[in-house]
Amino acid sequence: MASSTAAALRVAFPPLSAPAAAASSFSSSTTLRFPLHRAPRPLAVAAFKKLSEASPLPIPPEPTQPLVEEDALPPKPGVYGVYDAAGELQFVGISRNVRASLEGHRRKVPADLCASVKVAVADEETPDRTVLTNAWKSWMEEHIESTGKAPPGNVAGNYTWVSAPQRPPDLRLTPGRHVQLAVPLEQLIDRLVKENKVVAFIKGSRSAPQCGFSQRVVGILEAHGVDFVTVDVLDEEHNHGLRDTLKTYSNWPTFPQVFVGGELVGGCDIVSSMAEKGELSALFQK
Ligand SMILES: N[C@@H](CCC(=O)N[C@@H](CS)C(=O)NCC(=O)O)C(=O)O
Ligand code: FES
Repeated sequence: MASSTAAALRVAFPPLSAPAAAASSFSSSTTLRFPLHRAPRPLAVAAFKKLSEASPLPIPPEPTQPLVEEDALPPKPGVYGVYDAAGELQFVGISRNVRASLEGHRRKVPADLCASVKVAVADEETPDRTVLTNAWKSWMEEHIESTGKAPPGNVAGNYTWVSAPQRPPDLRLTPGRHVQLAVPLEQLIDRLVKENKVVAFIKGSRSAPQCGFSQRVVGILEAHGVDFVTVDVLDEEHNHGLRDTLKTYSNWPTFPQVFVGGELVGGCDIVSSMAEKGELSALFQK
């Protein structure tokens, strides 16, 4: 920890679970940056105890054994950190009902990863999502500052504690090559990019891109939590001729191609550079 450079860790934002769906959804991931030579910037989390101030509560190993009483682990909104049997922090989560979320985790996660929990509940009955997210960031930063690493369950791509994202299927321009098109392909492209706010034309499918450039763009859009659809230009059965026609339509010779509000934004280089400059959020909020 002697370095004075800022360190960055890629972590996944935890789902803000509703009681019945504890740990069942997934949101975006973020990079937590923290200077190693000084304490993290204080966030607006005055209502929450710090991680180091909260006392660990034991979690009985059998899911059928009751959790500690509700006074200690209330069915309320808050932030929680789960420790394994060796006392290592494994996961920090936020929830509208921390008790229900804990019940969900102990049914899904091996008991030795779920040995004790620290909890801090909100003063308000229905805190804003930002209040809970800030509490989560504060606990994460406190832990990273003292150990130099994120809890393993919060590292992006680890689906022990949260479910993997459900990716929407790729859009298809036609039902198949056997169907005679009533309108030109350009018109189908035009309709598709105008009816869907953000469209990425990629090589391969969203869940399995066939090229590093397409994979990178999908990754960036997902990491920014963008609601977007994909179209596979290599799918000759459902998008026959798209690879050539789109180049003429957009006057852009390569893939991926990202459209926002019917306009071409660019390919991998442009999207990557906008992401690095922090320009993507404004673009997608338009
Ligand atoms: N610099 C480009 C990289 C993408 C690229 O070079 N794509 C090539 C190889 S995947 C391509 O689409 N070539 C035309 C084709 O395959 O039809 C960008 O920023 O998107
Ligand atoms: S398919 Fe080879 S670089 Fe994209």
